[in-house]
Amino acid sequence: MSSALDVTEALDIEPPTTELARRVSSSLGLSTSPTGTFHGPPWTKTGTSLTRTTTGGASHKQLKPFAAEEIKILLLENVNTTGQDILRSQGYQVTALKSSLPEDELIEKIRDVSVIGIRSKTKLTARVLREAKNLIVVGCFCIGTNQVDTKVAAERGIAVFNSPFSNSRSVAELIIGEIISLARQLGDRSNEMHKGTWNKVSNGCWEIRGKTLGIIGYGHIGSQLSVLAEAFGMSVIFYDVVNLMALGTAKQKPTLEAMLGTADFVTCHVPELPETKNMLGRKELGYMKDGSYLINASRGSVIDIPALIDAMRSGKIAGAALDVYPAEPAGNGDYFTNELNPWAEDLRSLKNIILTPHIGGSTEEAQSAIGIEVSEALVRYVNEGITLGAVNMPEVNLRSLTMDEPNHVRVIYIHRNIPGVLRGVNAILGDHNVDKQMTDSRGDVAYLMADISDVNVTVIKDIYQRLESLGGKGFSTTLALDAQSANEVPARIMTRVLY
Ligand SMILES: NC(=O)C1=CN([C@@H]2O[C@H](COP(=O)(O)OP(=O)(O)OC[C@H]3O[C@@H](n4cnc5c(N)ncnc54)[C@H](O)[C@@H]3O)[C@@H](O)[C@H]2O)C=CC1
Ligand SMILES: O=C(O)CCC(=O)C(=O)O
Repeated sequence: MSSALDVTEALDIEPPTTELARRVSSSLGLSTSPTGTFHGPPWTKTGTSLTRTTTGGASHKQLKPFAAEEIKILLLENVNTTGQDILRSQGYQVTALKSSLPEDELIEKIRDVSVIGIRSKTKLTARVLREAKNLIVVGCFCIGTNQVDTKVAAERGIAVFNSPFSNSRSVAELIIGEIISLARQLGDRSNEMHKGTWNKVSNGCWEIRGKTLGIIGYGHIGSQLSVLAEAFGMSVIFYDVVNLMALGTAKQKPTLEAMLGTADFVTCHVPELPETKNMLGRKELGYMKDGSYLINASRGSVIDIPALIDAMRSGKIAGAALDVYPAEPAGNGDYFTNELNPWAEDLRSLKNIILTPHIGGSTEEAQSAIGIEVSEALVRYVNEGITLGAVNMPEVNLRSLTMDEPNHVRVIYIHRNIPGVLRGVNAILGDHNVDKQMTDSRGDVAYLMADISDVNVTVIKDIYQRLESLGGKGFSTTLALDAQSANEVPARIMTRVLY
């Protein structure tokens, strides 16, 4: 791992002029499309540091810009040790807790940290984010990012990363297991045996071969499930707001209503959005076939649960499996009662209902992969400002600064996407040798990254102060994350706008 000391040494040496002729902009050719799917970076883990591999296979020792131990990270909800190890190996101060935190406690803890890692339960609301004065980045160690106010985060210059598909297969496999379990009433039979009762029945128990599976939301999970279900001899139909290529012999239905009326099993795989709130309510449950089954492993807000309870009591719905709920306990050992959701006891009393504690993505494989993917994204962002894969920022990337180019500085300037800002920034940077620069915007937020050569400590301080002074023009800059390393030798300047 290169250290602040490496940087100090590097910057203290006045290199010969020839060394100042740096290699310039050579884009890595990675996707910078805000909508592009991020398929993983060309990184290798060597010892304790992440090293970018060049196309020729050689690697450059990366210039690590600051005293890493000053970066405080809070990980909640039992983030996998793969992720914790990567962050610790960078020298960051990592605190890892097993559960999520209530809002007031979260606010106390978040004030102090530069990075927070969460899963699906921790709510990073606008109120929490406004108190997070030092926070620069959020890592969601899961797929969903609905628990974070990503817009407010972007407005505050806080990047948000997730793992878009590392647990998709685990969810799809769980759903297959649930389809068979519901069709055979496995949960009830097993509970009876646990209580000592032998109850050998075939009435209302079915094979899944030849039955129709209706998938709402044909994204990463829905399409993976489609392939698995066909392998079991099921027919697959799906409903999605986007026109999508159907895999195998699956067929897209034009409306939710048309899909619900045809399916024997209906399963939800949509994100939590205003449009998906209660998208299966009394009316929609009424469209479903008599004696059909309903599964939800997406978000608890998607199904109107009191309506489902009534539909199951009436026999309209023959069985259900729920993995997610409008309110979920903060940690293991907490109770799932009416205090949390007013209908919890009614739900628990139903026959042929499988209730699981949000474990769709909870496999060793998924959690390990997520730990690595999100932690590496956090390291890239903290160390180099790279936003590839961010869900709320433009995706910006320049090749790493290396030890071959020690007297460089990387400037990162996050600002409101309004006319005139770049003119101000470039007037400052224009006095220097800008080796490479990239800017992009996403909605209201714009992101500039520039590598400047031939700098020394005085020049760096001057650039930083001048950038800070732009705040007077309506976009106040804050947070010189790396401007003061232990030796007052910054190698990266980071400023960001506060709305
Ligand atoms: N239970 C668990 O542990 C897990 C739950 N999830 C949840 O599952 C959700 C889906 O995950 P992915 O398949 O990876 O997401 P995805 O983004 O790949 O796919 C979602 C699909 O839903 C579609 N969609 C959006 N709004 C819709 C609407 N109103 N009607 C119909 N279709 C709509 C989209 O067009 C997209 O094709 C996640 O957002 C997350 O909330 C994800 C992983 C684990
Ligand atoms: O495993 C978790 O904590 C959350 C899984 C999930 O719901 C997601 O990935 O969106």
